[in-house]
Amino acid sequence: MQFDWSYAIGLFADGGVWRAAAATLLLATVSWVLAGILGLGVALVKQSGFRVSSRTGGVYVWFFRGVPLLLLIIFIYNAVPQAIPASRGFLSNPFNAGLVALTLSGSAYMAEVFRSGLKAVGPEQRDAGRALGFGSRALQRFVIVPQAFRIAIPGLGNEYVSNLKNTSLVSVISFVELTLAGQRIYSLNFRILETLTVIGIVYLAMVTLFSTLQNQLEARLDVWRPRKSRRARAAAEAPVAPVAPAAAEAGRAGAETAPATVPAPRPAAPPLGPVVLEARQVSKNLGGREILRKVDFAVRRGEVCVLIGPSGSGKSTLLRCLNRLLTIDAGTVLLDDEPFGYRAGATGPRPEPERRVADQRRRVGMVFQRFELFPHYTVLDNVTLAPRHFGSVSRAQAREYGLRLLAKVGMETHADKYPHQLSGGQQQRVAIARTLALEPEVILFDEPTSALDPELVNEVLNVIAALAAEGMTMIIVSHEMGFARRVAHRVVFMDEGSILEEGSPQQMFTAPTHSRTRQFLAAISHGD
Ligand SMILES: Nc1ncnc2c1ncn2[C@@H]1O[C@H](COP(=O)(O)OP(=O)(O)OP(=O)(O)O)[C@@H](O)[C@H]1O
Repeated sequence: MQFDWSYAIGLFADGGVWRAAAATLLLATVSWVLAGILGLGVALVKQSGFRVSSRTGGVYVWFFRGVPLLLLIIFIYNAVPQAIPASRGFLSNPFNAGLVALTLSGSAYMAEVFRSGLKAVGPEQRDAGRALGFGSRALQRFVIVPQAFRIAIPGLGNEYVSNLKNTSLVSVISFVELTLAGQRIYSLNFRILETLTVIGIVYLAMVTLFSTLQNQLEARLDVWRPRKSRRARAAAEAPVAPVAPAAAEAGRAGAETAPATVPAPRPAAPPLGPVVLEARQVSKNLGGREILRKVDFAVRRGEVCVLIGPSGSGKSTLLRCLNRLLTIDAGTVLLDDEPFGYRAGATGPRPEPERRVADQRRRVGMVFQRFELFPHYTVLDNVTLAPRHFGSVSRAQAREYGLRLLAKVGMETHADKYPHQLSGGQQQRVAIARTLALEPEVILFDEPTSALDPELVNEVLNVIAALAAEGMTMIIVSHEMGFARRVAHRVVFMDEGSILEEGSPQQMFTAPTHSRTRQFLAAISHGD
């Protein structure tokens, strides 16, 4: 049997083939987009943490993945209109019935693709977003979903290609898509080989077109891809408004040459204001253990308080309870004398809804050990994300504001880079600028230098010391005793979930009263 080339080439000019190809493309694309939106919703519902929602999402995925697509198409076209007469007008059209079936079936698969993306975004990123005062919707929109989407793109692309091919099943209800169009042509002339070859080539052309678009999207969203940054150069050349000199100098010193010692900016007799943030009798259990035991702790406006203590003593847990990233089991947390994230209940403190807590949390900034910048945003966007979301500032105003804050930490020339293009010390300085953008009343630092190489530590400590000199209220968990000695107004020693001793750096480092403090300080200095 000879392949009839002239017939095959002529078939490419057949309007019926292209009409069927257009119908196939339309059905595949619209159902894929709808399935993507629905799938994302189902994935978020499944991830929500609420048992009823997660179960409902789970049942949805189980059902629509389990039912064969062919069966679903026939059911929706033939059975549903009988059961629900109101749907007859819509579902009697094979395109509509196919669209519904492909959307439902595809959404179950896409939900799982999205869910793998959502799971890949670590809890630390969620905490960083929550610490900026984002409620759950903003957190999903700005932090989680954009990252999950990037991870999910290859899987979503696969789904599109499957969907395109699955449209052939809709021919069972007489929808004239590409495969059925081919069948109708060769049933008249028996040129099966040539017809199917042409139909196959058209399918491949559609898949190639889609793959090209997918690759372009992936490249566009890939922040790790090396690229020339025109905006970076523009940012470097843009004039930056003057900033508080001490912090700017400290940042710059850190940026260019990390000095061997940290400046001593603390005034001799600090004018401390009223209590800003306070924990009263706070207890917290984790993993069945009591991590915090009736802790009483308060920081005054303008005060720099350094928390020290052995590993596992509960310092980070206390910080996280103070800004309600962790809920407490007993006691109270007060912000400006107001309950922070709780109201009194008969059986103990009752957590406020996340939306209300988010508003309060913006007044308490937090800097994390591992920086937790958002990898899909530039340095400047990391800093301006919260002010742009919460304030009514224009893009230009936010940029100006962000550049000023970056100048404060010596990072304005890196404004248009992505976090992965910076050293650890630089990332931490950006994280500090991001926190400052909230104009918080107090900043919590959770071991801000312990993830850094030793030569990068001072550039971060310089920035924190400069903020201390400006009167910023700070609680700092740190193992940097030299820094604590120079910058802290008060040093607090924690052990086994309790505060054992606190006092001025002079008293704590030269004449600690508690034997456990002496032991700890001796062990630390031996370590040095
Ligand atoms: N989610 C959790 N589940 C169970 N235990 C936890 C959890 N988070 C922390 N812990 C435990 O709580 C204790 C206190 O941890 P925390 O991180 O507050 O200590 P830390 O004083 O900050 O220590 P380090 O200086 O090493 O960071 C540790 O024993 C830790 O293993």
